[in-house]
Amino acid sequence: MALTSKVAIVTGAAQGLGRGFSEILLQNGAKVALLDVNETVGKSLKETFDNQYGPDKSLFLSCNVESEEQLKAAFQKTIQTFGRPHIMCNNAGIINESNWEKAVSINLMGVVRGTYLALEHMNKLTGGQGGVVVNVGSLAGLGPLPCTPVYTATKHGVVGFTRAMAAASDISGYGIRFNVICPAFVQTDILNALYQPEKTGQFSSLIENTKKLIEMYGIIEVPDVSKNFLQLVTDETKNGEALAVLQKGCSYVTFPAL
Ligand SMILES: NC(=O)C1=CN([C@@H]2O[C@H](COP(=O)(O)OP(=O)(O)OC[C@H]3O[C@@H](n4cnc5c(N)ncnc54)[C@H](O)[C@@H]3O)[C@@H](O)[C@H]2O)C=CC1
Ligand SMILES: CCC(=O)/C=C/C=C\C[C@@H](O)/C=C/C=C/C=C\[C@@H](O)CCCC(=O)O
Repeated sequence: MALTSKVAIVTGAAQGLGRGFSEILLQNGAKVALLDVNETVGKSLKETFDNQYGPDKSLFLSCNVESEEQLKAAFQKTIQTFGRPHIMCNNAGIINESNWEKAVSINLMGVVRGTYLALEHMNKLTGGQGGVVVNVGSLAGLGPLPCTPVYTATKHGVVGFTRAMAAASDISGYGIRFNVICPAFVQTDILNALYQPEKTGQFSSLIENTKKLIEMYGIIEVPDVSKNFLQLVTDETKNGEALAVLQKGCSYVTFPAL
């Protein structure tokens, strides 16, 4: 799939992985709606992107993925400005084992909200032009991160949800591919939460185990994840794939055939 003039929507785009995903889409010629709750950082990123890629290539939209209304409005504004989307990346995510309902609402329900809106606007059966949805899981969507059981659960949920959507799309003919990217530890702000007792809550005592895991897997940089994200977007043969991204390289995950 060539990205020139394709329209993309990225949630949690203001910084970290979302910023990296947005930038690689822009570098490959797509137009990108940058959605985030952090207006200050989001607006400043839009200025940076304006200077690098031109003012008509991106759009910052203040949007909390916990709000169906705000997500709907963001889709409408994107369509008014750039046209119907071809690419949706549900990336916004947090770690909060104390306020775990919020983590579920953002990490899992936010992905479901964003995916269903993408389906509404991209489904070839209802006048859309098809395309691809890439959801952001984690290695914690494939195995446990003991200091964050709810974060782990949400990411397992994202992996299962994405694979089921891919199968539904195949069976029904939506013309949309659904893939999930599962990075190990990446150098972004979310890692700070692992060291903050108010974020890890009753599991803060597991800090030494977390440090061992980080030492074992290492910490990868955003561009290493972005280039693999781009593969899931552009490779038309990939649907229902979970791509694990580790320091030693990336691999498509094989699930047991039961
Ligand atoms: N950094 C890492 O080690 C890994 C991160 N991930 C996942 O990558 C995704 C992005 O996280 P990072 O860039 O690492 O963290 P980050 O904390 O740097 O970025 C998260 C972004 O999401 C935004 N956000 C938070 N809540 C939101 C909401 N309700 N609505 C809209 N935007 C919201 C934040 O403002 C921020 O811009 C998350 O889903 C995370 O779980 C997955 C595996 C590893
Ligand atoms: C923000 C923190 C975050 O999301 C990062 C999590 C990183 C690691 C969590 C770790 O505890 C989970 C490990 C799970 C492993 C599960 C299966 C692996 O065997 C898949 C490896 C795939 C491969 O080697 O290609």
